[in-house]
Amino acid sequence: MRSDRDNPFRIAQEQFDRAAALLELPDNVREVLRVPQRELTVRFPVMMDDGSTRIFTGYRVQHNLGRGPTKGGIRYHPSVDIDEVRALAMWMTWKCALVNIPYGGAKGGVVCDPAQLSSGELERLTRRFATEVAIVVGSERDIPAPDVNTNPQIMAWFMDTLSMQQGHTINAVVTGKPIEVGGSLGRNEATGRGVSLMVREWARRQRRRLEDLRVVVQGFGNVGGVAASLISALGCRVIAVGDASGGYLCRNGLNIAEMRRYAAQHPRRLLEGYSAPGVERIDNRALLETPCDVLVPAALENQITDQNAERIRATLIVEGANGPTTPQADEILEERGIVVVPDILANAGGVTVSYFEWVQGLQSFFWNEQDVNHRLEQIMVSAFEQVCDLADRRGISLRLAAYLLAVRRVADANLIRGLYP
Ligand SMILES: NC(=O)C1=CN([C@@H]2O[C@H](COP(=O)(O)OP(=O)(O)OC[C@H]3O[C@@H](n4cnc5c(N)ncnc54)[C@H](OP(=O)(O)O)[C@@H]3O)[C@@H](O)[C@H]2O)C=CC1
Ligand SMILES: O=C(O)CCC(=O)C(=O)O
Repeated sequence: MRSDRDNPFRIAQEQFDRAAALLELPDNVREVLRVPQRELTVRFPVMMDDGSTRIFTGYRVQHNLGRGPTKGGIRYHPSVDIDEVRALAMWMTWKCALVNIPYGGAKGGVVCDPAQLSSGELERLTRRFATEVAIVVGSERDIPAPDVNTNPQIMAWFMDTLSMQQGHTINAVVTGKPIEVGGSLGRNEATGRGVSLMVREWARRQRRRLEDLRVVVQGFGNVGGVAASLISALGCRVIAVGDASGGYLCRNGLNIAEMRRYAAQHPRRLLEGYSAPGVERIDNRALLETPCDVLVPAALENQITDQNAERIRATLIVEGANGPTTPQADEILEERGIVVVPDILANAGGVTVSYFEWVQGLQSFFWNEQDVNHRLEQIMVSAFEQVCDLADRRGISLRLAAYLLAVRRVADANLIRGLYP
């Protein structure tokens, strides 16, 4: 059971309340935006390999539909609960508004541990969950995508299930699909690419040489693994990375390409067992507290809290994960002069290329990877500039500046549509 302090939904509401107060939003607007518009909880049976049946619980939450169809990933994890999904859906609303793509925010999740499921069980679970949420999902209504422990194969099963029910292929119903079934080039790398662009742009503004930056990355999955690799390709020294198996530190710089190959060849893509000359094993706590220039939390929520914020020794934090920093930690980091590029900006590359995938699917006209990456870069750099300029002008944190821009856009869209009669 989560306490109120680490409840992601309470945290998301607290972050919203701060922005709403500064924007002087009317009470009725605040009341609408601080809670999700729609929530669906589903309980569904799945046939296990041994012939038994297990009942799983899943959620799909649509936070706000004001700016368009809703968009957001699906998470498979034992700790998924309704408040986590509500928070993730709310963050999606602000994220889409900040990078100005025409979506509201949504998120989904199933309470399960995919590591304990066979591929057949995972497929049956996905197909049944897709059927249960089909009443709210659709290419013009709500478009899912991958999140923690879900991947292109799971998106393909999801799309195939909804297509079977309609009797024809509807590939724009979900993004993050394999290229063979309407996926976009560049989507798999997009979130990590966006994170790496934040590091590059911050260094440019601060007149720091990329070669001088030591970087630590927590999480080595779709976001953390790709971010570590692209940050390393920028010329930075990635000195520590970690996943659920713990951390791996080498002050001279890790060989990220080799570590990615190792993880890909091991069950569940774990780094467990990786060793190389000069590489030390550390725990997750030590990983986050490793002295560095840039820290990229890219795993789960609530990693930087009032319990460890005093001990973080980074100059810049780039939030690859959603919600890795609590509001109490934010205050401590701000007092200590540590800059945080907030999740709704830093990890917006994924949903941005999901938007490109959706557009390509609807038009049945596919772009080359260079076009995808170029458009992604334009959007991410422009959003970063807008947030930094506002933060500088008002003397506020990047998170608050990002919220002011995003919440204003969402409130305006809802007001213009006349949603508050
Ligand atoms: N995928 C996407 O496009 C986007 C994802 N995000 C956010 O990024 C974060 C990561 O997502 P994603 O990379 O897709 O998920 P993945 O499932 O691909 O990877 C998650 C990573 O986090 C690690 N991890 C899990 N628990 C811990 C822990 N307690 N300590 C250290 N590492 C841990 C996992 O390790 P192990 O493999 O060992 O379990 C894995 O390396 C989430 O917050 C997600 O919401 C945000 C925007 C888009
Ligand atoms: O690609 C998407 O549509 C959503 C990605 C996501 O879940 C996120 O940005 O947190």
